[in-house]
Amino acid sequence: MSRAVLSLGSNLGDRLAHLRGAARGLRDVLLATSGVYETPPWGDAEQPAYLNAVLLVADPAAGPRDWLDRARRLETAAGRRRDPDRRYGPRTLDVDVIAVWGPDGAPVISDEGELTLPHPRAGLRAFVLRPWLDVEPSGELPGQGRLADLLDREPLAAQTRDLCPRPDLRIAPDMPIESDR
Ligand SMILES: Nc1ncnc2c1ncn2[C@@H]1O[C@H](COP(=O)(O)OP(=O)(O)OP(=O)(O)O)[C@@H](O)[C@H]1O
Ligand SMILES: Nc1nc2c(c(=O)[nH]1)N=C(CO)CN2
Repeated sequence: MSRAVLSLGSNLGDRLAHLRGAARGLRDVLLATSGVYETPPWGDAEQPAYLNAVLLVADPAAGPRDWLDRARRLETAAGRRRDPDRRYGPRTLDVDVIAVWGPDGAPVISDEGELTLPHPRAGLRAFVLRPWLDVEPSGELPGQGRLADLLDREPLAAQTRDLCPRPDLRIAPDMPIESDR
């Protein structure tokens, strides 16, 4: 059994359709979806605003690498093209593997370049941690602490102040968002 937190981001084309396409591609393993957040670009200011969301997924048969393979296939299906000159540049769909837990419930830790776990920049990104808090209010970023505590501290607190889910946008209209319950 492996459980994972995946982060979705899109700032090109039909942004909501790209996020929904990813959730649809994961519907067999989907446990929960966050709200949809519109967020200012991080790391490269000269690009349009993103829509971001987080998915909680689980699959008894999946190892960590399977989540990365699924993420890449979803990006390709959304027409993702990589610009080697713009590391944090615009994209139709980004699917990052933020954290993975093994069958014993322990977080997977890996410093391999191909799949670093937890994702090395997750702790710097309110656009990841804030939607994650929707689906796991007492969640923890392995090695760094509780999501709520990380978001309360600067510099994330400043990024988080203006973040709230867009009430008019939902990834899966038929799925409840945890924070609605
Ligand atoms: N946890 C991870 N999730 C997704 N990709 C990862 C992870 N760890 C390492 N990678 C590797 O990072 C490479 C670049 O991924 P990608 O193009 O999605 O980066 P990016 O989205 O531009 O930047 P960032 O990873 O900071 O969001 C991929 O080829 C992938 O193998
Ligand atoms: N707000 C926001 N900014 C980003 C995002 C993202 O998903 N949301 N993804 C990036 C690629 O790593 C770079 N910058």
